[in-house]
Amino acid sequence: MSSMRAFRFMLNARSIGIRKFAGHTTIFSRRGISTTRPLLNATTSESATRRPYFVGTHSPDARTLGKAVVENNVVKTNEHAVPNIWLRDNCQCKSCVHEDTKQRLLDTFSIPEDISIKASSETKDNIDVEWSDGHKSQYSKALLLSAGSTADKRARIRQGLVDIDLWDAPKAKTVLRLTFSESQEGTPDSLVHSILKNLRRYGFAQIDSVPVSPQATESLLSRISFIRETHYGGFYDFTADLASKDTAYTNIALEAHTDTTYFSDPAGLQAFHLLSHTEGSGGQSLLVDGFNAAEQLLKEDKGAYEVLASVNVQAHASGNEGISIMPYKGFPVLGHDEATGRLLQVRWNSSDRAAIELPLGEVGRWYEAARKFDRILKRKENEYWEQLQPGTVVIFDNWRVLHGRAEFTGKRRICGGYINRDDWISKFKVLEFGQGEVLGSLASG
Ligand SMILES: C[N+](C)(C)CCCC[C@H](N)C(=O)O
Ligand SMILES: O=C(O)CCC(=O)C(=O)O
Repeated sequence: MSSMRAFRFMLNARSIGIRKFAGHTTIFSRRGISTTRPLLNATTSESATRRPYFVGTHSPDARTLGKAVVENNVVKTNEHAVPNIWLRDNCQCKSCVHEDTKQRLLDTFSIPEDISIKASSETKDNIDVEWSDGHKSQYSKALLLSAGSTADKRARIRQGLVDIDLWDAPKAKTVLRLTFSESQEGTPDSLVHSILKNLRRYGFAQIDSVPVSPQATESLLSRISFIRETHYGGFYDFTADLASKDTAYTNIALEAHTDTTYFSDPAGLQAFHLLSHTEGSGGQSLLVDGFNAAEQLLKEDKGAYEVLASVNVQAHASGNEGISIMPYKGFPVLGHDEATGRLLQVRWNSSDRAAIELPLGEVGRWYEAARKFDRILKRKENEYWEQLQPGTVVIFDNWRVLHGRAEFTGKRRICGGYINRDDWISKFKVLEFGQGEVLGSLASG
C-alpha cells in the first residue's frame, strides 16, 4: 500500500476530505480544518515532482553532452524525438525572428497542427529541415542538446549561474576590493564587469576611491543599469530625518534584513555610499550572506528549511501618508526555482513582516523555523561588520545578502540606489557569457 493510501486509511471516517498543497496536507473534517506538517517523505504527487531544495554553489556544467541527429525526418536529441511544433516555432530565420528586435515574427498558431518534416540533412554542427508547409529551417545541434538537457543546465545562462562562494565574516574580509576608475565615457566596462562578477560570486562588491559625491555614485550605479524608482524616490541621498517614514531614516540600530520585501519584485541590488558622518559615532554597516545562512540551516534542520521554503509570508510598507504597499501574494523566506530546486532569493525582514499564511493555530511551526534561521543569521562569525568610509561604495545583492547597521549619533548622510534583479542579471550575463551565447540560448534555456 502506497504511503499516501496508508495515510488516507489512517484517517478516521469523520474526515471528509484531504487537500494536498505545496507539500502540506490539509484535512477537512467535521472538527474543522487542520494542516499537518509538510509531507516531506511521503511519496505524494507534489513532493515527488517538487525538486529537492538546494542552495547551489556550483554552476551547472556548461558542456552539452550527448548527440543531436535527424533520422527518417525525425529530429532527436539524446534519443528523444524533438516535437515538430517546438522546432517550427523556434525557427531562427529572418522571416521567423526579427533581425533587430530578436522577437518572434512567426504566428505560432498558424503552424499546422500536423506539421511534418518533408526533407532533412545534417552536418557536424547543424540540422537542416524542409517543412511540409515548404518553409526551411536550420538548427544548431548545440541548441537542440541544450533544449533537451536538465532544467539546471538550461537555467545556466538565463539566470547567470556561475560558481558562487558562500562566506562568513573572516572570508568576507578577503574578498578583493575594487578601485574606481573613470575614462571619458564614464566607468569602463571592465570595472563594471568586475563589480558584477563580485556581486554574482559573493553577493557584494566594495569599490574604493569613488569621488565623494552623489553625482559620481549615481553615475557609477547607472553604468550597471538604470536606478529603480520607488516611493522613496529614485537615487537616494538620506539622513536620520524621517523624510520617509521608515526606520532607515532614523539613527536606531537595524538588524540584518533584506529590503523591499513588500514589493512583489524586491530590489535586486542596493548600494550605499557614506558621504559624511559628523558630530557623532557608530553606524557601522553589517552584511550577512543569506545563502550561507540558508546552507547552514539546510544542514542543521532540514524541516525548518522546508518550512521557510514553503510557507508564504506577507510584508508591508505603510509609514508614508496614504501608502500601504504589499506584494500581490505572500512569498516564502527562502525562494527557490521550482524547475531546479535551486535557492534564488532570501526575503527576510522582521520589521516589515505582516501575515504568515498558515491557519492561525499552525503559525508556531513557522516561528520555530524562523527562530532557527534568525539564530544562524546572528552568529557572530556570520556577521561582517564594516565602518563605511566616504569614497567607498558598497553594492550588494538584496536577494542574497542581508544588511543592517549599528545605532549612531550625529549627522550621517548616505546615498545610493536600487537596481532591479532582472536588469543587473541581464548586464552580468551579457558581459560574462557574451551577447551571442545569451541570444543563442533563448529558445533552449
Ligand atoms: C531608500 N532607502 C534605502 C534610503 C531606505 C529604504 C528603506 C527600506 C526598508 N527599511 C526596507 O527594509 O525595505
Ligand atoms: O543606514 C544604513 O546604513 C542602512 C539603512 C538600511 O538598512 C536601508 O536603507 O535599508
